[in-house]
Amino acid sequence: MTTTFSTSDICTAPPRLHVSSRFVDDVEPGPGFPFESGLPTSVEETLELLPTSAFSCWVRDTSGLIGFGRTLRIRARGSDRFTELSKAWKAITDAASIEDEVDLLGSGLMCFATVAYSGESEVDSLIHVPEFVLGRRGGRVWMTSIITEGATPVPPVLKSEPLRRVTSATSSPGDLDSSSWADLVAKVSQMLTPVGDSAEVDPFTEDSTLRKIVLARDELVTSDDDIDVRSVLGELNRSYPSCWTFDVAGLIGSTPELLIGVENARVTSRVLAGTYRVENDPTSEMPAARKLLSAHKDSTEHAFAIASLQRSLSSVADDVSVDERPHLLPLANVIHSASDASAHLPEDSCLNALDIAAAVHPTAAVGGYPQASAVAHVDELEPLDRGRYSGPVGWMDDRGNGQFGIALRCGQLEDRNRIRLFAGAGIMPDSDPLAEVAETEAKFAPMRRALGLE
Ligand SMILES: C=C(O[C@@H]1C=C(C(=O)O)C=C[C@H]1O)C(=O)O
Repeated sequence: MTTTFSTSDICTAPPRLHVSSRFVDDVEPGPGFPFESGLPTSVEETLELLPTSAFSCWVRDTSGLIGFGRTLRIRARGSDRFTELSKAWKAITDAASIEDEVDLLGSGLMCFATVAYSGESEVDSLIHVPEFVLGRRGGRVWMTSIITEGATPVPPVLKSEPLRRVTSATSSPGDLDSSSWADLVAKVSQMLTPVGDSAEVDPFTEDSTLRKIVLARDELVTSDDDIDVRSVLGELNRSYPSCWTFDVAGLIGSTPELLIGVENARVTSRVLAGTYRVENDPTSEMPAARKLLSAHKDSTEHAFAIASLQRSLSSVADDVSVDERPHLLPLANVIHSASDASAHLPEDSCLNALDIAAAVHPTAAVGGYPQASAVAHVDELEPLDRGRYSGPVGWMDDRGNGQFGIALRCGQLEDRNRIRLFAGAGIMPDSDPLAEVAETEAKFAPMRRALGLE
């Protein structure tokens, strides 16, 4: 049974969770061995072991965390959604008893979380605590069980069921069709003030002149049969191994952008802004991408994204450093301009990964620049509720560690056979509306392909 709590329910009477993590890759098949037909050796084999719904996932290449069953769910809305969820999680972790023989990133008590982009959203932000977690990192495989005090643990025996590819999907426009969205892009680009060719972007300036706004659009995909989410995740993981493939509360996708990673007080982040659309093959198109992304529009857009992260990360962490020059990140559908950043949490910091995500969200990659003025305009100008698209999605543990991606290249399951896809683009004063439409089409492609549409 799934129980969804408000954050105040949790803070008033935190449930006592019993947590146990143990390796399962050195256990002989027999009583207590969780797999009916041997240890899974790939992400696809692991996905085949899952029930067709009610699971969560955060996987990159061959490492990651897959949760199934539900011990509890916590929801929050509004501008305090981050603080409330974080407080509730701290109450849970304080009350928990944990046995962790694994001691790897993601073992022990953990939760998945997905947070709405805007405080105005009518969509819940959620923490999801699974009953079981299968983890794989550094070639080791473990299982965690998380149960409420008094509940009887029922060790699972997982049976393999082949993934069912989606074959009958069709798509239709969401809140705005592509030509109305192009009109909106044209209107927004007129509202923006360009920076000069040689102007430096100062992260700490108080200048509130509006420079960049990110606009999103949606698309509805419906299938005759239920969507086998496991198959969608398998396709995404295979085609985008360098991205973080996720499913949290039906928000499914594969993001190239790590908002924040925290591991033992070290903070990392990957900032993307500037997009080249791949026509055929990313490798042979790298020179063309380099040329486009080093031109004024995209390089300024990238500078805004870095400045916004530097400013917000400096408010919670020390020694913030960012790559001196962006590098190209080639993916099957697009090539991005990317910069990696790192920082350290001060020794007396009691902030967890969700708190750090809250401090940096929304970056200029999904809101605009400067942050405050851009965000107010996004809420006002976009006809759609972004829900959890472009918000932080990921996981965290009881020690403050965790990883939150920006929920991009994704869709929200609205029913067993219906999913709403989202894609956005950074609008600059010199944006060409049709080129921005084409960019969003390229950003829809990973989900469309995984749903059998392209
Ligand atoms: C908003 C999205 O992507 C963001 C916008 C980018 C851009 O405008 O160049 C690039 C990567 C992301 O930071 C999206 O994928 O929906």
